[in-house]
Amino acid sequence: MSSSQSIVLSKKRAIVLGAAGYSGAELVQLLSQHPAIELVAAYASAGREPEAFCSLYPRYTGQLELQVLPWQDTLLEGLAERAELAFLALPHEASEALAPKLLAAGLVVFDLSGAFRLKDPALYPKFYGYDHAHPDLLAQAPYGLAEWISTDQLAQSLFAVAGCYPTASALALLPLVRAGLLAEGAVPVISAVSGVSGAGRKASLSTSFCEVGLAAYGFFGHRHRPEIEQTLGRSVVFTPHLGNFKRGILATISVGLKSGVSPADVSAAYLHSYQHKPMVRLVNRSPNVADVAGTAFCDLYWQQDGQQLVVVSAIDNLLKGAAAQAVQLANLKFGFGESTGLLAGGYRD
Ligand SMILES: NC(=O)C1=CN([C@@H]2O[C@H](COP(=O)(O)OP(=O)(O)OC[C@H]3O[C@@H](n4cnc5c(N)ncnc54)[C@H](OP(=O)(O)O)[C@@H]3O)[C@@H](O)[C@H]2O)C=CC1
Ligand SMILES: CC(=O)N[C@@H](CCC(=O)OP(=O)(O)O)C(=O)O
Repeated sequence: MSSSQSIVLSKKRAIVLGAAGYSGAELVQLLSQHPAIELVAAYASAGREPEAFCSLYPRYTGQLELQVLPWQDTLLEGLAERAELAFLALPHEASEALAPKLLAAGLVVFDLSGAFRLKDPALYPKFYGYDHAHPDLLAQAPYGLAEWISTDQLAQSLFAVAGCYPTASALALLPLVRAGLLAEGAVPVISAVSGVSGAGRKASLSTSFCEVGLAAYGFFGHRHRPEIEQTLGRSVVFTPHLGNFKRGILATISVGLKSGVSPADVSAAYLHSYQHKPMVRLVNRSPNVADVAGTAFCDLYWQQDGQQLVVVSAIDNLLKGAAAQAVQLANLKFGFGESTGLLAGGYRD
């Protein structure tokens, strides 16, 4: 048997829920080209008629023949015979309700929403506006920041894929935190700008073409603040901004370093963390969202002046901040190469 035949025979079968939305569509595109995962079905909400994926996203016409079907819970019956993995690109509460059913049906679940990211259930009413219905599952759902997930965590079956702004922020700050380089009591200040696809495909006045310029929002109370703080184990000031571009996040972060921490210490921390991580690029000029849009990379760059450090992090919110990170986690869980299915492609505006 040739090696290509053995890959085909061991393919994992996957479904995508939320396939009509922006991050779900990215999952469909990535999984349809993945050499070790087979996309067997894609679903949107129950109210929809079946519709060709390329009718929802015409850029895929002639490339991706697939129907997006309405999801119904009756599909859970016998689902494990048709698929092993479920990727959820749904609103938080829809994921919270559906993930336990998919787990009970025997599937491994990668949830792109925030439904299982925070480990303290008391944070859900404050930051998500509802009480968590399955607090017992929070501890069983590893936080899915792919570069930092442990082998033990990969044995679990429900993955809370990290949020978009938190991915950009935590990839920039965790090397410094883990190396003990931050000044005691230092509060990283994170200013991040997102493209409009971060708000999803549904129509709203605040994200319509004539309304979007560049503005901050979510001061102190955005749900990504506790998510970033949980990952870092320290307080942050996080201010998101909405910019008038389609996709990408640029996070500019300033933080104080411990007395005596040198530029060589900072470089060593980043190299130690990422020199063997294919999806993080330590770049030698200030990152540009144009260079990561349509890719699964996070670009990181920093400059130090005395004990003050500024780190800049750029990702595509729909890829490294959502769909590609979910696929990266699946690659890690099933022992495929970490970047499998993530390096092809190019800019998709
Ligand atoms: N956009 C981004 O940059 C990022 C998004 N995320 C998260 O991913 C998730 C999806 O976001 P995004 O792609 O932006 O959202 P969209 O609004 O673009 O898409 C949401 C999708 O969910 C489907 N859906 C809604 N309710 C249900 C339901 N009850 N049952 C089944 N399907 C349902 C919708 O179907 P229909 O079209 O038929 O209504 C649609 O396909 C969210 O939790 C978001 O927080 C995470 C990181 C980044
Ligand atoms: C521009 C914009 O509106 N961005 C969204 C965050 C993107 C997202 O969907 O958040 P998760 O990563 O938590 O899933 C927001 O601020 O709510």
